Amino acid sequence: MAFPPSLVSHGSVQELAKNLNLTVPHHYVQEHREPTFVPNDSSPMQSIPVIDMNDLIMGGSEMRLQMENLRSICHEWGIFQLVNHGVDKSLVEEMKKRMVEFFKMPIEEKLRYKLKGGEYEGYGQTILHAQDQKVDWADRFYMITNPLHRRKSNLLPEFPPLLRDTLENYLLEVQKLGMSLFGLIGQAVDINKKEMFEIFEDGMQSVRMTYYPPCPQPDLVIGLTPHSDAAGITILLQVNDVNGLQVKKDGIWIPVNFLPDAFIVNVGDILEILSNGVYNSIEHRAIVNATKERMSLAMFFNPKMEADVGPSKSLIASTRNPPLYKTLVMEQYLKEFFSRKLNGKTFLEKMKIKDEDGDDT
Ligand SMILES: O=C(O)CCC(=O)C(=O)O
Ligand SMILES: [Fe+2]
Repeated sequence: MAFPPSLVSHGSVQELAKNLNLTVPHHYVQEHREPTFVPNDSSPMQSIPVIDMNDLIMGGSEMRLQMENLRSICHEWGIFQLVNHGVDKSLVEEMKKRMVEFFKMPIEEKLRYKLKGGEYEGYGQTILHAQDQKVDWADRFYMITNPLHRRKSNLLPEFPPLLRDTLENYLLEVQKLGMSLFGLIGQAVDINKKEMFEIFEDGMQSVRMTYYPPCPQPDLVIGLTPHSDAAGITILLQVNDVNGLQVKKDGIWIPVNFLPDAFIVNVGDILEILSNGVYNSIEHRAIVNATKERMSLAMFFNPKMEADVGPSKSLIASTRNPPLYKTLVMEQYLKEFFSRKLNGKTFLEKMKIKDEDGDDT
């Protein structure tokens, strides 16, 4: 896939952060970081909703209630913690262990997978679109994992064998979970199951492994710039027990306290578009810790490259529900997404259909 050239980044933050007397270099310093919500007696801390997968799949008379709950959570929050998700605990633990080992490898080993200018798959930092762009306090590894022929031969196939095999197993298991969730999340908003499967079955999937080193001045930097995911859904695993994810709810940044053994599921832009705006792709960011490193593994589920990204045909069939978003082929959608700097929900705004006065319809 041809992408506009991007500038090569500054190097590894993990290596930089090994210097204990470090003053944070200016290109990491965020001048306008929005504050995290501080609870008080009149406004206590909210926490993101929890969904139990067993409740969702049990069917029966409770099903309608569960669907209503799922719909309102995806609408109000666009994010939830998923417990009893069915992915084998020992596989998840193994995955965490192998990922920790990956980031502990010497830098020379990791640089075998280095992200090159003009590409967006591989190991590196924030992709730069301008010389003066601020850089996140994190090293990342992003790659497409599905369809299989889109895998880059120098990435996953060249991983240390234990990491490669574990990741392959993990992807297969989480893929099953992802497809069940698509069926349910679609059903909850009346998109028929067949349509969901046609779009997402064997769709484009990718992963991002992120390493957030400790930072001596954590409030000056950001681990991950505010954004919504350009995905259908994301299934996120926190690899070590250090929190840092925050979500923007009603204009306020609130921290997420991961429950043990839970996945975080978030609604991405493509599901917001597909649901014609009923679901909300949640804006989120990650902050970093003064003394502890943090790691996360995100798996993104997208439509097939040749599928349309647009409001669901079963939803807009009714004249009472005109499309609020444009339709683009997935391949083009991704190209446009990656050619831009990550910046909140600005890309989704571009997909909105405006009326003639330029206002949102
Ligand atoms: O590290 C996290 O908790 C969030 C990761 C994330 O949002 C992403 O990779 O898109
Ligand atoms: Fe994200």
